[in-house]
Amino acid sequence: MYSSGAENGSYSLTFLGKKVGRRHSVAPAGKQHAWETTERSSCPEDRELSSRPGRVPVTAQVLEDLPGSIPELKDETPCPIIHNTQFDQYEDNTAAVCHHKTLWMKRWDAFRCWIGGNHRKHPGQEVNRGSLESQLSASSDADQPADAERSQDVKIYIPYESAELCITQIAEDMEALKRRHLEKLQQLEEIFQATARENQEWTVQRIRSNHQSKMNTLRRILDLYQEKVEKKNADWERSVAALTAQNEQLQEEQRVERRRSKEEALQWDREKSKMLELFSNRLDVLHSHQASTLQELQMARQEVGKVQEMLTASSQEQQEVVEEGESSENKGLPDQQQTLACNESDQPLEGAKARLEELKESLYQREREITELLEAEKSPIPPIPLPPCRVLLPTVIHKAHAICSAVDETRALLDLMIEENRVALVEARDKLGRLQMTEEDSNDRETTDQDGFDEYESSVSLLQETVRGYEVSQLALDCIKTGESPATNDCDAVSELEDILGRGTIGTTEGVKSVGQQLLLLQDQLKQVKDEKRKMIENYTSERTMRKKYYNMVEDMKGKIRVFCRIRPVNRTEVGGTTVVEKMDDYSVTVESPRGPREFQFDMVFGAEASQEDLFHDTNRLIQSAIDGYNVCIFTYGQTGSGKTFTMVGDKEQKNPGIMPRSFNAIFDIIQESSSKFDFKVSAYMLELYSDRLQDLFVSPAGEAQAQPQSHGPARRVEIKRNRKGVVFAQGAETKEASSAQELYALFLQACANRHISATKMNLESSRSHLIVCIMVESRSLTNGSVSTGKLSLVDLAGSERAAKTGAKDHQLKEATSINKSLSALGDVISALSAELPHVPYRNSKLTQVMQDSLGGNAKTLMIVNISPSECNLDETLTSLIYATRVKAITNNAQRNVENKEIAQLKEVIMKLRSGQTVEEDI
Ligand SMILES: Nc1ncnc2c1ncn2[C@@H]1O[C@H](COP(=O)(O)OP(=O)(O)OP(=O)(O)O)[C@@H](O)[C@H]1O
Repeated sequence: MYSSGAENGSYSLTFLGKKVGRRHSVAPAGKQHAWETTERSSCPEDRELSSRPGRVPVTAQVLEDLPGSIPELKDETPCPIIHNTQFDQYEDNTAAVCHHKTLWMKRWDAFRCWIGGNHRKHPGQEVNRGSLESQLSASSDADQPADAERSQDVKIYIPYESAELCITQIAEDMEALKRRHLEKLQQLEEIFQATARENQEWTVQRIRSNHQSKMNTLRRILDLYQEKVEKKNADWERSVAALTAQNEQLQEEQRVERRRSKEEALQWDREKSKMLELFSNRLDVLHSHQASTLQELQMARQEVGKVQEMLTASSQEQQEVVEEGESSENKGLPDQQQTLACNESDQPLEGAKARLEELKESLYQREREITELLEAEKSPIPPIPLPPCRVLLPTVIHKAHAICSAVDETRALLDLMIEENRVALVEARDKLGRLQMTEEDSNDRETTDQDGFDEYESSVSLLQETVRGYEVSQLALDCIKTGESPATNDCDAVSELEDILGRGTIGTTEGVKSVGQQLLLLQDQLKQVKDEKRKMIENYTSERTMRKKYYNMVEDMKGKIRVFCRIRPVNRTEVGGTTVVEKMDDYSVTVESPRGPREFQFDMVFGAEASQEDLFHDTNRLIQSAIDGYNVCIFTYGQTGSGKTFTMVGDKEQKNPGIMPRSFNAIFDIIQESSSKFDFKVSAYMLELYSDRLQDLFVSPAGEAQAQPQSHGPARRVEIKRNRKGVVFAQGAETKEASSAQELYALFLQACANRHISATKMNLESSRSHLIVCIMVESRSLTNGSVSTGKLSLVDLAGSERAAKTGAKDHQLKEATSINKSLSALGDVISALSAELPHVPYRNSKLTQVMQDSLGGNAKTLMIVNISPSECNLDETLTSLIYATRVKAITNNAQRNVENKEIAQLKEVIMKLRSGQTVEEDI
């Protein structure tokens, strides 16, 4: 503020470091000390006053230089200049003094006003000269407008002592002010420091509480996660325990079943070997009988030779006797001698007859033996036990299903866990990031609260561990999902996680890890179980196939009718509908009926994908039998539109020929192969059973109509007859010979052209009649001359139909009624035969008469039951399958129609001899 200092024997007055005046220490002679302003006033009055001793001009500049922070002056504070100036010494100039006093009073007021008003400025701030002066002038103007023009340049001359006093006073005031300012400053500093301290504490407090609440939230979240993880762990442990228990149970069952299957397989092997032994024994017996029969035949041949010799000898003797008789007649010998000679010649003939009787007896004996043998063949064969796999398979499949569903559930749970863990991991990472960012902000604000920092550190480390825990869980869960073991040390993160796992710091991780390991174990076990199941199924299938093969052999030997089942593909009208038929394997088919699935067993089951070749492949064997001299019948059965004609005949364009055309080829292929040993003759007749009337298909209806009026007789009737051996034949039907497959096929086409076919709702080319194609193959052995006659009957039955479904009306309805009637008669026959009833109603229908030798007769019969896979035909399918199952129970007595050359000739000789005919020598 103000200071004074000695300067070359003079004192200078400075205000706030600015030199404002100087006082000479040694007053000039005759002059009092006076303050001189450093700035000289340009006003002449000023100069005048200042030149006067004891006076110092107090200019606006001086006042202006006063500090702005001068404390407010009280109203009663007297003007120091007036107070300190001894105006008495200016008695000579009273008016001027008064004027000055008044002026000073005004100025003091103005000064006081200025001090209390806008002049309170921050130290160092420049004083607004204009404002001071304007105020000074304003105050003077108010009271004395006359002085207005001089107010700008008012110069006050005060006595030096007064000025000194004034200045001293001012200096003291200033000092006091300075002190007060300093005190205030100190106070302010203290307040500031206290406030800053308080503020800091408050901020720290707030940050701490903020952190605390965040920490609490985090802890709560962590607790929640912990709880969740524990719950999950418990769930996992429970499911793992359940799976382990299930697995153990399964393994136990598997062990038991494996043991049982082994035992049963052994038993089955034993049965099989027994069966094979039985077969081979029977074969041996058959061979030995064959050999002995041949021997017998040889002997018989020799005997016949002897008889012939005897006959020749006797006839020669007779001849001689006759000749002798004639000569003796001529010579006149007596009658007695002639009679004697005749009696003698009769003796060898008697011997020959006796020998013939003997031979006959021995042949009958052989016949009886062979019949007994055949009877023995028919004797019941011990039942074949079901293979063990058959019993096991449903259990295994059930268990496998249970495991698969458990695995699916576990997978879903695992996916859920992975997702939840991933979300939790992301959240924990976010939280950690946010916490770290908050801490960085706090660091920027330079808060140095140790407790808060410690808490922050602990929460960060806790969060980091949680994040790690989640990362490990994620890794473990991923490993579980992919089914791979966790790759250790493949990267730093994994090794770190492995460290954590190893230290066992995170219970959750350990739990997850153990669950993962157990799951991996379970997966392995499941794989093993699946492999074993697959192997068991394979074993079962092969066992079943073998069993079926042997079973079929046995059934064949028994003469059982073979039944194949063929499922046709869905047709255009059925596309999009439900299919209820499923081929389980080569021998069984299941139908989903409203009362649950029903399984049917057949000798062979062909699915929709089976080709005509596949079907014929298994049928081919019967063609060979027909050529060997057996009576063979192949017929198709099923509802309308189920594919009977497709199976028997094939499609219209013959791109997929059926059994009939293939059989024609096969017959001639076999004939070709055996042409060096046999001489064959193939002939055929083809009939249609239409509206219970048998029609010869080689005669066209037009031709028949033409022939009838010319012959004037009744229409040629075809009738079913049976020969002595029970083989059915059509009397009155034209039989045509064929020397090649093409010729036979041409005959077949000719017959088909005469068939009744029309379109129904169910089938565009529905057979309205039953087609019967009979091919007779006569083979004569070139080596021994034996003759066998085989008959191959190929029957394409018309399909059973419901008028409502087929939309049959009028004529078609009559056809349908007739078809259904004949089929129902066939059903009755099948039922009677399968139930082994004493009476079989063959005569109820022409169809059953035609098929008499095929069902319960002496034929080798194959029935193909055709079914539709669709739900809309479910009833018909079930009916067909039930009938087919019944047919399987029917036993035929297949016999070969062969006549041995010698026996036939012997019989002929006997017949001739009996009838008294002469027997030719070349027999
Ligand atoms: N296995 C199959 N593969 C392809 N198409 C088939 C099969 N089975 C039948 N079809 C077709 O189904 C339709 C009806 O067959 P098909 O004429 O053989 O029946 P159907 O049982 O003889 O009938 P209907 O008793 O009325 O004569 C035909 O168009 C036939 O081509």
